Amino acid sequence: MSEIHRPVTEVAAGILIDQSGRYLLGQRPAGKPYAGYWEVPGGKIEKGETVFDALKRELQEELGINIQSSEELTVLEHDYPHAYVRLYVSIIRDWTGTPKGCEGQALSWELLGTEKPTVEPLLPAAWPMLERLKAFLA
Ligand SMILES: Nc1nc2c([nH]c(=O)n2[C@H]2C[C@H](O)[C@@H](COP(=O)(O)OP(=O)(O)OP(=O)(O)O)O2)c(=O)[nH]1
Repeated sequence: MSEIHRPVTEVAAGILIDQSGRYLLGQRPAGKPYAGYWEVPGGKIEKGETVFDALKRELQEELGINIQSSEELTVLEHDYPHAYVRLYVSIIRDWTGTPKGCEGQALSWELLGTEKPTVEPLLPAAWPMLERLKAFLA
């Protein structure tokens, strides 16, 4: 069967940027594909949701915050052995609450403008997101 017919998993990812110029990474909890890898918070878009709806729901569930708005950064695709994913990446600067690892996941605030994050490994598709972020903020 041709690769072209693989179903596409649509995912919303949100890069939180705080007032001191840092962005947030979370570690994938045990039980998920790529457990232990670091990623930009987010998750699968459910049927009938917009990208923003999905982001709002996922960041509420994962981090316990309420986002007010988001800016679209880019759309990326990645072909994993477990899924073909299309990632809608947004930047979020406005939220209420303090991000916590609500699913038991570790969090790491990383300085913008550094060569690479202080934590590893990152999900393969998180690298191009960070490259786009760098270019966007430059
Ligand atoms: N959230 C997030 N997902 C990413 C990133 N990079 C990347 O390839 N992905 C992929 C991994 C997964 O295949 C998919 C996200 O699905 P998920 O398993 O985290 O989503 P979910 O929380 O809705 O999952 P589920 O437990 O409900 O099935 O996107 C990233 O930086 N952030």
